Amino acid sequence: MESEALLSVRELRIAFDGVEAVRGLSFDVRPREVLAIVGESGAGKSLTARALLGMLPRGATTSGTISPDLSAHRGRRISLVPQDALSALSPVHRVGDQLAAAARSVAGISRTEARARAVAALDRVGIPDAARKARAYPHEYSGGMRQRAVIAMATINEPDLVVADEPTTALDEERRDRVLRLLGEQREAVGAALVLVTHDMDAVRGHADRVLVMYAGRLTELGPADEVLARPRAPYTAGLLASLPQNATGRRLPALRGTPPAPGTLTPGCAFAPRCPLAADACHTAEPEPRQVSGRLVACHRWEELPHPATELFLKEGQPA
Ligand SMILES: Nc1ncnc2c1ncn2[C@@H]1O[C@H](COP(=O)(O)OP(=O)(O)OP(=O)(O)O)[C@@H](O)[C@H]1O
Repeated sequence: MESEALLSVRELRIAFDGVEAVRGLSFDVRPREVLAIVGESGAGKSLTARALLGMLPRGATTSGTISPDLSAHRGRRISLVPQDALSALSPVHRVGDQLAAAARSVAGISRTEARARAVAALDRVGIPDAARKARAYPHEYSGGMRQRAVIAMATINEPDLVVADEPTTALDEERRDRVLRLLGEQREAVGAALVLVTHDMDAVRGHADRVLVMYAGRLTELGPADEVLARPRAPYTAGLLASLPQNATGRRLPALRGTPPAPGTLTPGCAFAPRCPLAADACHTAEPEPRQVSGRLVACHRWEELPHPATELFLKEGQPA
């Protein structure tokens, strides 16, 4: 795997009551890259992201390694942009004070200096009249401005890594792209890497350097985003891409039939096999390990059989709209 990593995750396992939701996941985050983690609901994306932050839910047991452990420096070297911008801000404190507190918590700086940094951070994310808006409360901000303030807070201490957990869920396409652009710009401005958790393949397009596709707690495919999107090598990735609206051919979408297995209900073999149009006998007996395939990692016994484009494979069983 990659040598110059900002952070390396090896054989990460996360379980609740002995049932594994993340099942032996290994990947690197490179300095300054945008790594998107995609997959359907329940794939283990959020748990993986939260493990990086040391913010797993109570009851989770883990094994494997994450090194270095940036979670020991949360707020300084690693920070979170959560799904819900409102919940990230305290309703009873002025936005500028919250940002200043975040700055002061890691740097030995005066209140005045922290306040100046807060205003600068709000200005940097494009909040107009930042000095005045810093004195306002979150409820006086629009939804879009709150989102900007949260991104300002996550980047104020110039962390090495920003983790954004579904930051654009429930946003329309235009707002989603605006938020992703802003996140990308801010990451660039402070020199951080970004781990972007999303179930939305469209969010990966144009916004990520590499993409990690997860299914049932495992790596399915990991590689350069433009290459993976242009030519997926794992049937699951192809299925996710076939589900995109621009691939609609008048037939009903989504293209992937069925739902992912819940943790603890896995049958032997590849977890995707029951939904996979390419599944063969081997797929029902042994779980595929990630292997190097043309500059990326692919965990599929049948990757060589995947046609290109693979869209038809998933759409052919689709019903007329
Ligand atoms: N607090 C918890 N207690 C028990 N099981 C949990 C808990 N959190 C997550 N899980 C299990 O882990 C699985 C993966 O959760 P995770 O939140 O990482 O999924 P995800 O890929 O981020 O999906 P989503 O997009 O729905 O958030 C869940 O489907 C659930 O079975």
